[in-house]
Amino acid sequence: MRIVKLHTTGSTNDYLKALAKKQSLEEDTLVWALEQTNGRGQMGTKWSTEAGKNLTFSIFRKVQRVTIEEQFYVTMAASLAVKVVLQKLLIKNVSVKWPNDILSDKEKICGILIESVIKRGKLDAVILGVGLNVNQTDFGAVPRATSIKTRTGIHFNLEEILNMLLEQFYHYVKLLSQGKLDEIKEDYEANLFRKDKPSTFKGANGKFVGIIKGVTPHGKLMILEEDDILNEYDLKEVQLLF
Ligand SMILES: O=C(O)CCCC[C@@H]1SC[C@@H]2NC(=O)N[C@@H]21
Repeated sequence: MRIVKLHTTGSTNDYLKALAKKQSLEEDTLVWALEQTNGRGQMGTKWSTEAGKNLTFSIFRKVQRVTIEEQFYVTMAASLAVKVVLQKLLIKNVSVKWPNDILSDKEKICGILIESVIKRGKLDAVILGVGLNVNQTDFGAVPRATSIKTRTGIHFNLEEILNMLLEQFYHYVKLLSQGKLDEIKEDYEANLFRKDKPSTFKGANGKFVGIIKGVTPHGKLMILEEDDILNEYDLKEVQLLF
């Protein structure tokens, strides 16, 4: 893997996108920045963290078996890799809040932003952006945020955590390339935040109560609602309320 370490950039996802346009990236390429000035989250949100304290990096990876519709498997693989690392660090009650937030108890410790690189109508590569809160302990007005240091009291070397993440990521990516998609989905579903528990959601027509039953291969959330109807929602259509 080629690793590019930067002091500052706008967004590591954007940096990789621009790099992939300029040159053909055949090898996995990771861009890690100590500071992002324009970090992005899902659905157009901002991702800002204290410079030098947390991990903010993106991986460009060519995909072979995964189609555009199945891109969600890469997200699931990455979420599971983060979850395993956090558990190895003895962080309790780690779960994955659909689609790609990693929580410790009810607080967010990591966010993932996956973007696709399409060539001739096919998914050619993915850019997987990871923002993992490592040593930051003050999140100001950001609600429900936490970090590894907040949870463990220990200051960690960022590179050490990055290496642990990469090891796990490659474990899950190997499962993907072996076509073990069901295994990944089952593992992801087993770790879903509030699975099988009555929860409140915000949908297009207001609040409703339902029970998360799992996800579809395309990444929709399956919610069991009144009258035993199982509905599928994408990220634009539903929000899980705490
Ligand atoms: O929770 C989210 O909405 C996703 C956050 C993803 C943040 C990471 S930090 C590295 C990469 N570069 C970005 O601009 N975003 C992702």
